[in-house]
Amino acid sequence: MTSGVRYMLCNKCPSSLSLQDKQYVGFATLPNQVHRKSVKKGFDFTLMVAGESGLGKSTLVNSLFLTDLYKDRKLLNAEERINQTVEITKHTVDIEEKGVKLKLTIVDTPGFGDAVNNNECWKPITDYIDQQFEQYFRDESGLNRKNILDNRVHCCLYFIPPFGHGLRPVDVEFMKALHEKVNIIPLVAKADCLTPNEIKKLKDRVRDEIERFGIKVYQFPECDSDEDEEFKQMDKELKECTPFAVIGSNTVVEARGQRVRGRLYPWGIVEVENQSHCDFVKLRNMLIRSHMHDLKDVTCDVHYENYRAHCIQEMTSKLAQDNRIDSPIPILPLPTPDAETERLIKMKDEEVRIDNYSLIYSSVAPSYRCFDSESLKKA
Ligand SMILES: Nc1nc2c(ncn2[C@@H]2O[C@H](COP(=O)(O)OP(=O)(O)OP(=O)(O)O)[C@@H](O)[C@H]2O)c(=O)[nH]1
Repeated sequence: MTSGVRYMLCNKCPSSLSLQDKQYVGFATLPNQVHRKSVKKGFDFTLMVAGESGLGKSTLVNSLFLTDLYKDRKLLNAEERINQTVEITKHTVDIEEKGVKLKLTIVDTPGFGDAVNNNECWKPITDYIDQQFEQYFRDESGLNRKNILDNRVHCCLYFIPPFGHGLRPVDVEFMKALHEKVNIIPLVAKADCLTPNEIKKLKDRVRDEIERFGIKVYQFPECDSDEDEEFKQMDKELKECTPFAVIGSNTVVEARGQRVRGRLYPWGIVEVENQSHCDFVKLRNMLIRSHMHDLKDVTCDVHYENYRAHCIQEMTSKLAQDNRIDSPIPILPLPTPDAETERLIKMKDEEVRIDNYSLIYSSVAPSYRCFDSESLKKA
């Protein structure tokens, strides 16, 4: 069998294979196969931006992805804003770079923090994140688990105003309400309004307050010990630089004989991509080049898993309260599967154990059944 595979791979007669060829089974090509498959499938990423109006959210997103995602945006006047509640809007673009396709979804939260009374203004945002988890949970429990549309929010860029002395109560409350549900990356907005010294002070203060209030912002994963020195240095700088101080601009200006994205002031030019002016490049590299996959992994393995466990636990305790243990609870009315699907899904039936209860998903029924330990033995 192995020599047959070798023969096919090398397109040579087995007897004419060199020693090196003979020791080559072929699983070294597995990464290439995964690479080809994922490039063909394309990638998706959902980014949420939050922070009060006018902090430069849309400008920064356009600068990050070099696209105009907010063409149809309607700016409200003060009177309209008084009555505005927090809305959730979605913009999706398909971008392609060197044959790699990315479906980028930006979730904006206009109206957040703009009202006279901002009590619980983060509620529509937390509800939105939960709804995406709920939809995913349902799709995952359905028959067609292969082509699930993943709308879960992978990252939230939270804009902190540059004008205050650290976090405001609304910033603390917002981050605390969301930190168990999404990867929060705090940003100091419009950093060109501050001197380098002021930026440093504000960053120190924000970092202290994040720790003091027990806010869990996105943690960069630890660097592997076998990584090269350059990578380790980059990783260290990234960790020290949070919250990122950013500047956005939709215009291209001329600076030092070059056309650059920047902001032209009577006293000089602020360059968005100049690392001595702001942390824009670090943020973009982190978000797109180095940590996009980790942000998706943390969303799936931590935030979604928490949601899923919480849901199952709630269902179990509700059943225990209602004394309905041992009775089937259909959560998803699904069509009767055909013979082949039935055979496949039978192999995948899952059991989840919580305390003394076992929750068994029967995809054939299809329903969840909940048993206490005793009835499970009988079942
Ligand atoms: N000084 C400075 N101004 C900026 C920066 N980014 C954006 N602006 C300006 O700030 C104003 C508001 O920017 P937007 O990007 O529309 O702000 P927003 O947060 O998307 O506003 P809403 O859509 O109302 O939530 C515009 O006049 C921008 O040109 C920045 O980094 N520095």
